[in-house]
Amino acid sequence: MQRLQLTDAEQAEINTLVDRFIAAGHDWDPLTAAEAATATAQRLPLRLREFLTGARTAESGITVVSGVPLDPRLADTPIGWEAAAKSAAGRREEIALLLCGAAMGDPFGWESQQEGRLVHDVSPSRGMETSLTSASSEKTLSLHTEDVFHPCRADYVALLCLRNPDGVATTVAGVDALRLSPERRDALTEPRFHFFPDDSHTGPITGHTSGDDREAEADRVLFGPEQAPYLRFDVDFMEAADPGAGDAMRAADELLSSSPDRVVLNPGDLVFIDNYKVVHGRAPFTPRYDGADRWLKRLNLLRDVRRLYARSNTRTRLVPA
Ligand SMILES: O=C(O)CCC(=O)C(=O)O
Ligand SMILES: [Fe+2]
Repeated sequence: MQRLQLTDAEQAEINTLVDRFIAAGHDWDPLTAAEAATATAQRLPLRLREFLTGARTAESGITVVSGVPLDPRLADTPIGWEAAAKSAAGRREEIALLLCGAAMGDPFGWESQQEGRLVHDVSPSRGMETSLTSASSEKTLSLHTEDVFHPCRADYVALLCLRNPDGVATTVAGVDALRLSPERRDALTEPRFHFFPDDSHTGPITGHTSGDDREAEADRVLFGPEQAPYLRFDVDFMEAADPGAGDAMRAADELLSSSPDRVVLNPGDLVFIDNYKVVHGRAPFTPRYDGADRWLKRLNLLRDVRRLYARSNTRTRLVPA
């Protein structure tokens, strides 16, 4: 893990950029907001930019920046993302995340997720306590690649912690946990798996008529450089195409989930999870629904947004539904 603690002076610089971004009145259209953020991100503290560029080049699996400034008058934690969207709670922190995120990658979102918002809210939601989405609480959120089903899935999932009163851990496990027999490893490197949209996606999604669509093309779990492979995995939203692949998938699941690392995010911590190198999840907790609940802002980043432009045949920052 790589970590950087921002100094008071650096926090002040970021606050000034956030103030200016707000004063400039950028509208919240995802394309213009993302492009404006990338321009402004060039003025972030040099030490932060160097740190993020270094983490990106080294392909650091987990990268944490601590001390991202939060509004001392932060709103109560909204109960679920819809409430957050309605009230614009944590808007200042959204901008801080957008600016720092834009120094690491190109921000983008999904038409099918949180109504096409560029920055998402992650907070416990009533009725979702045991769901397989980030709005859950009482049930362990199993280790997953974010948006495992899609070729435009994020290179980085960035999470900025606004509150975490009970120190609930984000769990992470890397491809190095997969100490498998050659047969099982081979199975994971062959296109013998189907991946599906998770329950946070609503409505029809490109190439998928529903979350239960079993027609998706078979693909690999492990891919890329042989010595440092990439990984895509989400046991809840994938299926093996044959018994041998099923055996390898279960073995991989056991190894990944047996002893994941625990990253406890404190307010002002911003973690960049390399979505090609590590899977992430969350320990269970008891929701409060009293305004003091755990609350994260989430941003998806591509290393190059042209992957999305080329696939959707349009300059958009939202993966089309
Ligand atoms: O709540 C967390 O720590 C992680 C949730 C998650 O998987 C996500 O927001 O993508
Ligand atoms: Fe996630």
